Amino acid sequence: MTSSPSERFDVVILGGGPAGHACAVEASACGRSVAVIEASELGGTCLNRGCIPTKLFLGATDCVHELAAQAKMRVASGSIAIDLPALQDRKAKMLAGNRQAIEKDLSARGITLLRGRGTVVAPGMVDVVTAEGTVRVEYGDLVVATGSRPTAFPGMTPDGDRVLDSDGILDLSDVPQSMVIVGGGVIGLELGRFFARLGTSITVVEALDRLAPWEDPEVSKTIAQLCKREKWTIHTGKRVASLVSDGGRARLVLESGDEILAEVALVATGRGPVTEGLGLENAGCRLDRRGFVTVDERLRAADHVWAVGDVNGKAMLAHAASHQGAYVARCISGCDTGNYTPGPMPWCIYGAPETMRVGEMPAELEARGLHPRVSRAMLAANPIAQAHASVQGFVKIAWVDGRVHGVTAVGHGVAHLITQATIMVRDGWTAEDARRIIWAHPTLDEALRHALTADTTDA
Ligand SMILES: Cc1cc2nc3c(=O)[nH]c(=O)nc-3n(C[C@H](O)[C@H](O)[C@H](O)COP(=O)(O)OP(=O)(O)OC[C@H]3O[C@@H](n4cnc5c(N)ncnc54)[C@H](O)[C@@H]3O)c2cc1C
Ligand SMILES: NC(=O)c1ccc[n+]([C@@H]2O[C@H](COP(=O)([O-])OP(=O)(O)OC[C@H]3O[C@@H](n4cnc5c(N)ncnc54)[C@H](O)[C@@H]3O)[C@@H](O)[C@H]2O)c1
Repeated sequence: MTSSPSERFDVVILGGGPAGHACAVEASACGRSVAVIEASELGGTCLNRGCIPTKLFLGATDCVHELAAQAKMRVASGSIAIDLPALQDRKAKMLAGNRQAIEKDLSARGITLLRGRGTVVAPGMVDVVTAEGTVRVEYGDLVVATGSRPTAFPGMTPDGDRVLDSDGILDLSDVPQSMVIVGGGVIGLELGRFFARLGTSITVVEALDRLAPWEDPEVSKTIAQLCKREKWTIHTGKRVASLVSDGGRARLVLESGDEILAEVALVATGRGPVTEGLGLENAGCRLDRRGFVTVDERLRAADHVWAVGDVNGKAMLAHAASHQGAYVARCISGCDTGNYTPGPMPWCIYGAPETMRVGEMPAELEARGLHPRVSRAMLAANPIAQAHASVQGFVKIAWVDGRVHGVTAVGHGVAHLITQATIMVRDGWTAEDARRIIWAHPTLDEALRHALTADTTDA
């Protein structure tokens, strides 16, 4: 039962994360009336439980890693104490400030914010359950931007006690002595690095045969070498039979029967879409077998319904979400009539070592029947990597017919190279292109130049 007459907007957006926010800003700039419905907190996963708190945690503890690296060179000694409760306070204040900034931005642009859970009740109509009652809104176009949440396999469901997902781990105020992480993917690695810097002993169980299994195999190998150097215990190719809280500890049993006990467990085995109970079937949308909203080449889910960001499962990254949100706003406004062609997608893993990747690496190029060649530059020869006493790692380029098709790197600070690499892949640079520009010296960027101008070999 709605408590007030319905209001109509050209564009109604379900979800105020990066996808919804970017869509709202662009649609309003194109002159549309826009409402954003947010059930929880503005900024979505990215601001509240994802990109921003994890990078705050890593940034605040970089000094621990840097000191350890310099201590190995015998030029520094001592220790750094990280105050986790103080860091949690800083996180809370920083996130609140960012949420406020988003709210002010929406208001300054004349975008209506409805706080509550939205459900599609019929084509063109959404009910929003707010603290004051249910409000009905009508839409010209609906944009579904409800994002994702952690997923877990049966037998290892986070219970909020000793077995946690990334949401729970990010709120810890006590440093655990030990942590077992299920999933050696991006969340497992980034959060493992943070807690390792606080002194937590880390064990990772990864089902596939290497850490970060979607990365170039040489990158995975370097990640594993560096984690082992930091005393991580790594089990790859191992499957978990059960993981439960038991007597104040997390008890993990592998299918082999081996048992791992830790103070806390982090389940980081991937994320799934938030689509349940949205009434999307009432708008004519279809879901795939994993629950992601099916979209066409223009990110349309049904007539006058679009799905952007994590919820369509195309690329579960904040920059992909906001890029899709802005594109759909332009489609709705008639400013973009082409298919969605995002170009090469940049990927990074943060902490130490960082990784970056854009375009296609040899395995993908070979799978397409192409004959890639590769070139490399080792960070050991780079003066910035040397200065930071972090020389492990490399930049690797995949070439087809003399043009750059993919770039990856692992090592100190390499995520900073991602935008240059994205432009190189998008524009299909040749080695000559690299010679034509002046590269500042000394920079990490020079590792990219050395890789671009190095001799190529078979992949
Ligand atoms: C630990 C972690 C670290 C990450 N680090 C990075 C990173 O470094 N770089 C990167 O690119 N990506 C990172 N990501 C991924 C990134 O957070 C997501 O890709 C991004 O947030 C997706 O944006 P979105 O707008 O699609 O969805 P979300 O950010 O999930 O936002 C969806 C919003 O919809 C709201 N909502 C859901 N249902 C309803 C409803 N019925 N009514 C109203 N509102 C609703 C939710 O409350 C939420 O606010 C990270 C994720 C995690 C978990
Ligand atoms: N830096 C970033 O851009 C960033 C950071 C964090 C999260 N994210 C986004 O969040 C998404 C989710 O991150 P994630 O780390 O949860 O997923 P992921 O897909 O990155 O990694 C999950 C890992 O868990 C492994 N796994 C799956 N089931 C398992 C099982 N039963 N036992 C052991 N291992 C198992 C997988 O093989 C994989 O290596 C990412 O795909 C990414 O899109 C991005």
